[in-house]
Order: sequence, then C-alpha cells, then structure tokens
Amino acid sequence: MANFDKPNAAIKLVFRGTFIHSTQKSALDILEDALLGVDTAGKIAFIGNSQELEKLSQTFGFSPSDVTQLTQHEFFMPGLVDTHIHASQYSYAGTALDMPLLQWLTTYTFPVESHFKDLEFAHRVYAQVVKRTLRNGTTTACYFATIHTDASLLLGQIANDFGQRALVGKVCMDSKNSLNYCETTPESQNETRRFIKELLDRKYPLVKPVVTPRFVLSCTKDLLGELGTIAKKTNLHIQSHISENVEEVKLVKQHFPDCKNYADIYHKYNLLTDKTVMAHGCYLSDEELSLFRETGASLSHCPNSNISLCSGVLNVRNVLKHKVKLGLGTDVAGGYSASMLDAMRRALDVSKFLTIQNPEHSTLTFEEVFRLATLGGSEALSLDDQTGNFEVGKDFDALRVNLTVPGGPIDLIQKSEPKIQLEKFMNLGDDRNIVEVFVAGRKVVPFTEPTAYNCTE
Ligand SMILES: Nc1nc2[nH]cnc2c(=O)[nH]1
Ligand SMILES: [Zn+2]
Repeated sequence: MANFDKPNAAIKLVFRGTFIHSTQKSALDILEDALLGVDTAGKIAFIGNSQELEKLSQTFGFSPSDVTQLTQHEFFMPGLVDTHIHASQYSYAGTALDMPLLQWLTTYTFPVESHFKDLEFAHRVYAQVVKRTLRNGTTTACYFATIHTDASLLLGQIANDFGQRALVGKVCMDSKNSLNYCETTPESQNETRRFIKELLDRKYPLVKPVVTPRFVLSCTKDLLGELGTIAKKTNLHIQSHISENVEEVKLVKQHFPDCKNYADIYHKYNLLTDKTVMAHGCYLSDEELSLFRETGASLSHCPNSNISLCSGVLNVRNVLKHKVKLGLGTDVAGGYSASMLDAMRRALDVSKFLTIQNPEHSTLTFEEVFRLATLGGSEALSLDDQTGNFEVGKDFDALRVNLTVPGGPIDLIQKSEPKIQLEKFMNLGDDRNIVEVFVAGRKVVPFTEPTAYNCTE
C-alpha cells in the first residue's frame, strides 16, 4: 500500500525505480520498482508500489507519461549529511597533515582563517566548497566559517544560491593565541548577535545560523556563558568540538579544574542541548556519553580527521550503545576529503581497526554506516523532521546514483541486487556516479550556475 498524505499541493516530479533509505526500524529499507512523487513545495507526496500507478496518478493528478523511469543500474538514496565541515579550511584541504591538533591549529589553520576578512578570497573558497560538496552528494552541511561576520554571511548566501541545505556558524573565539586570530569578548558576542539577525532576516529557506564556540580552549568562560544564553533565547543550533586529542583534553582539565569532565563544561554553560552537535568525542567517558544522551546532544564522527591528525579513535559502537545521536563529518581540512563517501569508508576502516585490536568488538556494517551518513546525520542535526530519508512529508533530498556512467570508477556491473549496488557505490563510487542531486525537490546538480559564480577556476 502506498504511503501518502492527503494531496495538498500539485505534483512536480514522479520517479519510478529503486529507492534505498534507512528508517527508524531498519538501517536498510529497499523499495524496488517503486513510485515516488514530489510536490511543488519540494516535499515527498507519496511513495508506493508501481502497480498503484493508476490510482496514484488519479489521486494526485499527474499523467503516467510524466513519470521518470530509472534504469536497472540506477537507484535513489537520501542526500548525504555532513555534520561537521570547516568551509574556510577547504583552501588547504589535502595538505598540512603532519602535526597534532593544537600545533596544526596555530601553524596552518589560524593563519588561513585570518584571510577570510578578504571577502573576495572568501567568495572564491566558499563557492568552491559548496559546489564540491554538492557534487559529492552533500545535500545538508553543518559549516564552520571563521570569526568574520560578513564572510560567514557570504557562505550562507552561497549555500542558498546553490540550493544546499546548510547550518552556518560564525566562529567565536576570544582567548588570545600567538597569531592574534581572535576577537574581544564583547566583539564576539555582538558579532554573533549581528550574524544571527542578518542571516535570519534574509529568510533563506534552507540556510540557518548555528551558534559556534570553536572549543573551550578558544573561549573564555564569559563568552561560553553568553553563547549559551544566546542559543537558548533564539532556540538555535549549537556546534563545537569536544575531546578530540589527548593534549587538548589534558589542557582542558587544567583550565577548568572545577568541572567534572569536558562535557560538563559545555553543560554548565547551557551548550549541551538537543540542537547541539559536537565533533569527535574520541575520549569521552561513559558518564559523558550518558550526559549527551540525557541532554539530547549529538556527536559528529570525523574518522578521516581523527586518523589524519593522529587524534584518536571513536568507538562508534559504544556511542550507539549509549543511544547518543550520531552522524558523520568530513571535518575538512583536518580530514583531507570533502566527500561523505570518504567519511563512510573511513568510518568502516576505523571500526574494522577496533575489531583487529579487540576481536570481541562488533564491527559496523556498511548498512549501519549508510544510516549514519543519511538519517543518522539528520537526527544529529535535529533536522530529521525535514530530511534524512524518503518518508512522506519530508523534503525530497536525494541522490540519483548510476553505477554504469561512461568512464566511471565501477567495472564489471552484472545485474546485481540493489543492496550489492549500494555496497559497490559506497566502496568504489565517486561523484561521477552521482548523476543528479535534489535538495527540497530542486535539482541542484548538474548545476544551473548563478551567473555570479560562472568562473572556470
Ligand atoms: N579538527 C579540528 N579541531 C578543532 N578544535 C578546535 N578547532 C578545530 C578545528 O578547526 N579543527
Ligand atoms: Zn572541526
């Protein structure tokens, strides 16, 4: 039986073919020879069996000749959700991975981020990262920008122009560092308020601000307190980093001797809410994970970054056992790849590495990792009422995947079942296989470039 609500908007797209997604009940739900309709508001109006075509076309008022048929080597899957990515670090992605976190920040990261007061430079980098991630199937991205308000607003504008769903954070940091890449406390507070107001005033349908203390070592207690208050008043998302690296955890303990543990510091300043996403968490204790569970805060697992900066290893199985919401992140440029396909592969690698170390460890399956990259990510960002899978009423955020594109990376395609096709795509595929990307029902890849971005760089 088809799933649908009463029709309340006209249908603009209907697809027939294989749909693969995760649900609450199952990491992998495969619908073969299915029909999915998208209404003019970009929402999934119905999903059902193609035998119901006649009835659905009458109920929803579309013509069966308008149905787009997928080939046998194609399927639709939900768009990928990158729960943690530094748009500003994209300019040096793939380089500078020879130091641990704290030295890496002062040697490479802060000098590059300082350049984003130059809006032309910011425009170039931000347009590239939005395009690259969209091409790689990231329909939702949770971005860190830099401390610069106007450049952060520009990132919001560019995501909106290209049609990517995005949470955008102007980074807050008022603790002195050797490079002077920081703000005063009042500056950080006032500019955060201005950033939130100006971004909300623009009424971009898919782009929202996120309160972004960089991490506790970059912020004074006054600033953390004020950011907690701002997030509470505005009911906005919050993002930061937690427990990524041993040296960082040690310093945090020294700076906050009164707090029980790292998670407790954020909690004390009202920064652990059901709209908080914290990156990494490699060294969180079971007690801290329980606090995440109680507050509804989530974690972003960034395996490429954790390996590349030799930071640590997150035990995802243990996080899931504690019922903490969890998604995947690329963490560009600590992670060298902006592709969520890479994040999925590295998540599997890390899990297998844990099994090598301890054969009792229960390795993640590719189905579970698929879930983390889609529905899990949307839950981690508290956007699962809008995106993450193909439930009726959600926005149609989707990738049309074709395993047999000419010159593509996947050979030896036999007529295989959808589950095998998905596994092949996850392990061997790349952006050439992502032939179309939809966000809220709008086709955003291939690009119909806004003319302002029409450059060949
Ligand atoms: N990976 C990573 N960790 C951080 N902790 C504080 N800032 C950062 C950053 O930019 N990247
Ligand atoms: Zn990060």
